[in-house]
Amino acid sequence: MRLVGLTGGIASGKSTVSNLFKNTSVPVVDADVVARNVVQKGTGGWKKIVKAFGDEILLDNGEIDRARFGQIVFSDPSKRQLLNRLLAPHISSGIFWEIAKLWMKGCKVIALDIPLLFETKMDRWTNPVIVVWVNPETQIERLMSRDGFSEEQAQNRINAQLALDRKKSEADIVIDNSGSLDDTKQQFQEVLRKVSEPFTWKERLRSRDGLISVVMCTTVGVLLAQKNLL
Ligand SMILES: CC(C)(COP(=O)(O)OP(=O)(O)OC[C@H]1O[C@@H](n2cnc3c(N)ncnc32)[C@H](O)[C@@H]1O)[C@@H](O)C(=O)NCCC(=O)NCCS
Ligand SMILES: Nc1ncnc2c1ncn2[C@@H]1O[C@H](COP(=O)(O)OP(=O)(O)OP(=O)(O)O)[C@@H](O)[C@H]1O
Repeated sequence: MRLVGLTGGIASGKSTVSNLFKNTSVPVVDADVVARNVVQKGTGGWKKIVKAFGDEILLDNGEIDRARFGQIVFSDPSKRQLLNRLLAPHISSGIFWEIAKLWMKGCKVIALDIPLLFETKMDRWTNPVIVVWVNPETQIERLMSRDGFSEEQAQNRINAQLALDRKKSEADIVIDNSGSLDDTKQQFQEVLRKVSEPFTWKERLRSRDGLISVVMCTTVGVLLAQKNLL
């Protein structure tokens, strides 16, 4: 099994690239979706957050008021770090289960769309790592226009992550998404080529079929050895 890391900065275009995988055989695990699921009303993550931040961050129906809560945590680094600490185990086990389900189905290449891939050091489990990069002016423009943020709100969210240029320097593949969607689609072809390269032995062993083969070969080997010994 090959785990492909897909990351970048906020509004750099991870979901846009992730959507391009939909026309291929590579499924995508989206950490933002996992992060939303683990804070749904009544879950363990939700209880921890309400205990730490109080019920003033809740809507009338008991769900988290994401806009209000986002405003709080992205304008105060200590609160954001507290949130990260509380949710990290829930998000990583959620991602693990999504991978496990795909592994059991026999998927051999899985893309992990994780905004904080480097910050959480999950990049050590992924190869190659794709960084969706965008120039700073375009990033802030797209973020403000998509989410209706002021420049200050957008900058706070950008500052909450490792600098995008630093992520770019750690990448195996960089997609520059500062241009048109067609430009990005063209660069995506290189991603498809790279993720379809032949598997290493380690990757073969990590796949469901590889593991089944190892178990079967070992069983046959043990049975033959026993037969010879009798
Ligand atoms: C604070 C919350 C409620 C705000 O919700 P909102 O709907 O406004 O944003 P959403 O979840 O869609 O995230 C949008 C983007 O913000 C960035 N982001 C989200 N959480 C964080 C964080 N803790 N630190 C830095 N950037 C973050 C990511 O690039 C993400 O793609 C939400 O972002 C949250 O629960 N964050 C903590 C979970 C987390 O770490 N998610 C990232 C998954 S690796
Ligand atoms: N090449 C492009 N040309 C024009 N607009 C784009 C392009 N790529 C992305 N966008 C727009 O920029 C915004 C951010 O893109 P997208 O949602 O894919 O980013 P993201 O990295 O997934 O964001 P987040 O970190 O919040 O999850 C969206 O409104 C999207 O439609």
